[in-house]
Amino acid sequence: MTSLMKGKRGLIMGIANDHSIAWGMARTLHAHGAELAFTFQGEALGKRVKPLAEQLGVDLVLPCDVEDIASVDATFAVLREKWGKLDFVIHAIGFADKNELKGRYADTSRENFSRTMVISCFSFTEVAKRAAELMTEGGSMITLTFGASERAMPNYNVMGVAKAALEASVRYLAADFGPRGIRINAISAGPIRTLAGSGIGEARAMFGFMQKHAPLRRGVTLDELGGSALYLLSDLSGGVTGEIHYVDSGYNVILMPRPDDLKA
Ligand SMILES: NC(=O)c1ccc[n+]([C@@H]2O[C@H](COP(=O)([O-])OP(=O)(O)OC[C@H]3O[C@@H](n4cnc5c(N)ncnc54)[C@H](O)[C@@H]3O)[C@@H](O)[C@H]2O)c1
Ligand SMILES: Cc1c(CN(C)C(=O)CCc2cnc3c(c2)CCC(=O)N3)oc2ccccc12
Repeated sequence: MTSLMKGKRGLIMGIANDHSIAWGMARTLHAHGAELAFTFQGEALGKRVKPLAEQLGVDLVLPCDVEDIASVDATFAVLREKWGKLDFVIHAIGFADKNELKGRYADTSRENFSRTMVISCFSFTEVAKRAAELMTEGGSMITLTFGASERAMPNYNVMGVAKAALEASVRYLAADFGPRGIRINAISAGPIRTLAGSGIGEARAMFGFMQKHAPLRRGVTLDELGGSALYLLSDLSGGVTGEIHYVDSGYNVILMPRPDDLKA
């Protein structure tokens, strides 16, 4: 592996278990020499995340629920005290009430809409603002989005609207922080069987469909998402900011599958 990330310190938010997209990214960044800090949501997940942190020799493992801004502030206070400087952030956090991830988007409740937007979109703005204060020598931040931000997908519903807002916020944050050499991008990942990615009724059938008809005819892997994160968080992407980078086996570039494939 390279020493592409040697001397770089980064915060990774959103590891739940060893299927998490953020975990795939953590593994890759560690392999290329990065020094990492993790946050976890709640003690139950903490029990899963701490052994993973040990696996990579990560000893900064902090509780952070983005609905509680005090825990976000506490996280950055620890990073300021322990590290003083931060080079990158991964925000891999998204949530909506699963009872509204089925049926009509039109039936979304005002309460779940607001809560989904705060957790899945605005929390990245709040994290980026605090992280930028520690990025005294520039830096790079990424968040995770999904193609259903641009095209309606059954059941994804309010999460699609939140991801559309998240992608717009990536462009505004890029404009805000660009003058300070801080880059902000998003990775739009193809469907992957994680805790948040599974357990949704028809999602399993959708995963199968997208993977069967994507140009690469397969799903993406945690290591592929890790590789794209390494590119966006390292100096290799020094000229890239405000971008949505698709890592989805190419699915976003097709309008419909080949009809004869449909019979297959
Ligand atoms: N799995 C997919 O198909 C897929 C595809 C594209 C994008 N994404 C996005 O990738 C990101 C990571 O999801 P994943 O698929 O790795 O699933 P995951 O369940 O492993 O990760 C989701 C994480 O969000 C965290 N989270 C939720 N609410 C939170 C809160 N209030 N405070 C702090 N953390 C909170 C959870 O603790 C969990 O660690 C999410 O933004 C998701 O929308 C997932
Ligand atoms: C793909 C796909 C995903 C994976 N993906 C891209 C995601 O972004 C995960 C979104 C998500 C947000 N909140 C929750 C859950 C998933 C399930 C558990 C829960 O309680 N809340 O989610 C879907 C929801 C409906 C349809 C397809 C999908």
